[in-house]
Amino acid sequence: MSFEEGTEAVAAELAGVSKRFGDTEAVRELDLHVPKGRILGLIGHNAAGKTTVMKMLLGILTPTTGRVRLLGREPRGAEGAQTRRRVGYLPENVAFYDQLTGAEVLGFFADLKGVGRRRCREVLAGVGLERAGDRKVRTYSKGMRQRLGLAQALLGEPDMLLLDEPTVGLDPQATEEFYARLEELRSRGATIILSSHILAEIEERADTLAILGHGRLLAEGNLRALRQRAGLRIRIRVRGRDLGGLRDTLNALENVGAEGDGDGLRVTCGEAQKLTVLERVTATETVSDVEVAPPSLADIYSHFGLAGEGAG
Ligand SMILES: Nc1ncnc2c1ncn2[C@@H]1O[C@H](COP(=O)(O)OP(=O)(O)OP(=O)(O)O)[C@@H](O)[C@H]1O
Repeated sequence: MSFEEGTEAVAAELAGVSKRFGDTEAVRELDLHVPKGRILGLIGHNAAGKTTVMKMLLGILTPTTGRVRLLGREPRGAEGAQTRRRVGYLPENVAFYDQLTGAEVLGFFADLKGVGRRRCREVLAGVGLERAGDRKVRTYSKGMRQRLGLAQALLGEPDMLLLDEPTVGLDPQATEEFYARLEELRSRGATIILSSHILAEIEERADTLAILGHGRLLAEGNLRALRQRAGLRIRIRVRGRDLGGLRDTLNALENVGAEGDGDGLRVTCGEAQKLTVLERVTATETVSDVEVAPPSLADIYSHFGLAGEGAG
C-alpha cells in the first residue's frame, strides 16, 4: 500500500521500523498499515514487541530505524502534540493516584488532554463506574481500575485508540460492553489498535490480525485468511452410537481423517472439506451431537513456530 505524506487514509503506519534496546531487538523491520476506520488486533507471545509498537505510534519511543506516522503525522514533537489530543491510549498496566476518586482521576486526565471535564460523568457511566465515581481509587477492584483506564482512553471521542490488553481483569459482561463501545466508536470513523493474548476474544472483532513474533510481522490478515494461509485443520467432535460406517465414509474423503474415540469420533479436515463432513455427519441418524473447533491461537502459534514462546 502506498502512503501519501499528510493523508489520513492510512491512520497508522510503520515502514521499515526497527527498535533496539541495547542488545534486544524488540521490533525488526516492521511494515504495518492500518487504514482509517479499521480495528487491528496485534497478537504475539510475551515480549513479541506489541507494546513497543504502540509506544512508537504514540511517540513515547523513537524507532531506531524506519518511519512511523499516526493520523498522517510524525507522532513526536510539535506535530505529534496536536495528534495526541485525538488519540486514546490504554497502557498495559494502568496505575492511578489511589487517593483520588475515579471522577477526580478522570478530570485530571481530561485536563491533561485539554478536552474539558464536561463529559467526564458520561464517560464514567459509559464504563459502568457511574456510582463508584466518588469513591477513592484505592477501594477499586482490578476490573474497576481497568474500566477507569478505559474511561480515560475514551475521553474526547478519540479518532485513534491504542489499547494494550484492554480486557484484562474485565468480567464477561464488561468485556461485551467494552467491545460494543469500540464498535460504536469505529462506526463514527475511529481507528483502533488493540493487543491481546486472547485470540478467541478479538477474532470476531478485529478486521485484521497482525501476528508478531520476536519483533517481526509473521502474518497479517483476517482470521479466516490466516487459517487458510496456515492450512490449519478443523477439529470436529462427533458423538453418537454405531459410528463405524460414518468413520469409514469420512476416511474415504480426501483430506479428512476420522477415528473412533469412546462415545464417538474425532475428525480433522481442511476448511474446504468442512461442509461436506458436516453434511455426512448430520445425515447419520445415530449422531447425537457435533462440535466444531476451528484452529485455536495455540494452533496458529505453533504453525508460525511460536509454541511455548515466552518473554526473554
Ligand atoms: N524500555 C525498555 N528497555 C529495555 N528493553 C525493553 C524496553 N521495553 C521493552 N523492552 C524489551 O523489548 C521486547 C519487547 O517488549 P514488549 O513490551 O514490546 O513486548 P509485548 O509483546 O508487549 O509483551 P507482553 O505480551 O509480555 O506484554 C522485550 O524483550 C522487552 O524486554
